[in-house]
Amino acid sequence: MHTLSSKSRQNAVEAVEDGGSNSNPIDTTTKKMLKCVVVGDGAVGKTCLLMSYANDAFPEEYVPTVFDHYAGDGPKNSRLKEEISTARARTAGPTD
Ligand SMILES: Nc1nc2c(ncn2[C@@H]2O[C@H](COP(=O)(O)OP(=O)(O)OP(=O)(O)O)[C@@H](O)[C@H]2O)c(=O)[nH]1
Repeated sequence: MHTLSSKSRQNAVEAVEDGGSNSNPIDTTTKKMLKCVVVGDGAVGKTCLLMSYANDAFPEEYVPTVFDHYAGDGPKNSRLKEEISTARARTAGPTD
């Protein structure tokens, strides 16, 4: 269940009280950590998917992964109201 911080609640209350003219009722200063584990067969593109997402870069060379950990702020054009920090972990595929 999503819960609001006290600052978010205060902003939401102020937005209601002033008739909704407050254009930013949700606290955008709070970062949340979202952890994702990507699972799939070897060489299907898991690393490339995460590298593209985290670094805006696409690795052409295939290097079988033992373990990787990527962190980033997510897509720049995210439509989420709150900033979300993401950390993604991968473990070895069947080739290891
Ligand atoms: N054409 C094309 N090639 C891709 C795509 N995604 C990945 N590849 C290529 O596929 C190969 C394997 O990609 P990886 O992302 O390393 O695969 P992986 O699933 O992480 O593989 P493991 O580390 O073995 O688990 C690389 O040579 C990539 O360049 C894609 O969307 N299109």
